Amino acid sequence: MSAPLLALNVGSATLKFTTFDIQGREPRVLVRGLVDGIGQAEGRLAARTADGQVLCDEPLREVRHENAIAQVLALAESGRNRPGAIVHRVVHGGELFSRATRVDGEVCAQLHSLTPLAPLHQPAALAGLEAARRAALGVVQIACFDTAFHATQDPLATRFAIDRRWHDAGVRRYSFHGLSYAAISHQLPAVLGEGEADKRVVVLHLGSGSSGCVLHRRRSVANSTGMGACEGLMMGTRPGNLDPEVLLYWMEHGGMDIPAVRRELYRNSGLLGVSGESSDMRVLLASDSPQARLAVELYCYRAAREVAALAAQAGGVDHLVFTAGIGERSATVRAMILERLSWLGFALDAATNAAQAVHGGAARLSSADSQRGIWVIPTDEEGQMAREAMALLAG
Ligand SMILES: Nc1ncnc2c1ncn2[C@@H]1O[C@H](COP(=O)(O)OP(=O)(O)O)[C@@H](O)[C@H]1O
Ligand SMILES: CC(=O)OP(=O)(O)O
Ligand SMILES: [Mg+2]
Repeated sequence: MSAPLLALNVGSATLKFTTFDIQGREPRVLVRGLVDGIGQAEGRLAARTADGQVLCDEPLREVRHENAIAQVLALAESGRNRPGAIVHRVVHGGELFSRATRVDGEVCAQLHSLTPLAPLHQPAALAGLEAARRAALGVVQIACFDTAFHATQDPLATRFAIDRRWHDAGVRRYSFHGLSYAAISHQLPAVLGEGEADKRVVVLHLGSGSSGCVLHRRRSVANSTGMGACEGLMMGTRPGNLDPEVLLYWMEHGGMDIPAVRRELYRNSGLLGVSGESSDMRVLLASDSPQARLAVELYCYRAAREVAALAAQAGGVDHLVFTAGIGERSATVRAMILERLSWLGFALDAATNAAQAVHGGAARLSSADSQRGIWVIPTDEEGQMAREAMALLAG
């Protein structure tokens, strides 16, 4: 058997990894693993084979991206399925990369130059890339980009209303979570049916980073994130839409310099900032403090607002899909968002919504009399990365 492919997905709060057998037409999962709780005091490393055998499941303390990557690479090196190629999720491809790319020294340098645009993600992804290159683990290193799927957007969706010379210099909306939206787009015909899959579908990717995207004919029409992954929905530690006057206020009256503002935007805001308790939705849902409740309510209020904005950008909406950590697992958050969307013709089946949280998997959540479809579809960023890498390797 030729050596498998390892997919490394560095998120803001998690490091997900999957090894695939890539000899067939479609990638086949061999092992899936997760480092959870990055940036928190208590984390966990777990991996199991496709048939459910537990390879490891252990607590980790004070997990940071760097030690998570080292652990995962050590695990990959020691196993029977030592990878022959590694595909890395890189959040920002800027204007340089709009498809999966083989990584060499020059590509690495170009990716480093995009770090200011994705300060929470790019350094960790590049650390993973460089550690893998150093360890010569996986002969071939491939980068896949969150921004690539959004290359089909109308120029209007990519524009900020600022002096055009900035736009010409690359100050524009790029949009993120593209590997997740591509993975959902891939699954739409099987879940919604061929005809419905091509209609206007708003997808809410609700994870530690959160965004919304409207698809039409399974391509990206518009997305809530902008130049960095900070615009749009409220997130674990990021505010989403924020009046730029707030940044000026922080600098003028809060004594903050640029690194301090960046930290406030990317690490101290969102669920964490509002609750003062945690960036982890599970913790907030279990808490009975008024601040935690407010953080969850604000998160849902802002998500509902974004669904309406995305619908307007596509001239309407036919289906709503929930995905990612919170979207797939929290029936409470889905119900709270949908309470605010009944005027758009969305009616939830409460019992199916609650049951799905137990069973997992793709499911229809709308009631029989709902004018529009409501769905949950598990995302598969690593599967999408594997498909893109296989296409590249096949030339
Ligand atoms: N059962 C659950 N209920 C509510 N939220 C959950 C649940 N499981 C995971 N989450 C939340 O999902 C988020 C992580 O989402 P995920 O998409 O995995 O993250 P990342 O952005 O790091 O890729 C965290 O806020 C976590 O609390
Ligand atoms: C782009 C982004 O926010 O990614 P994640 O949700 O994995 O943090
Ligand atoms: Mg993610």
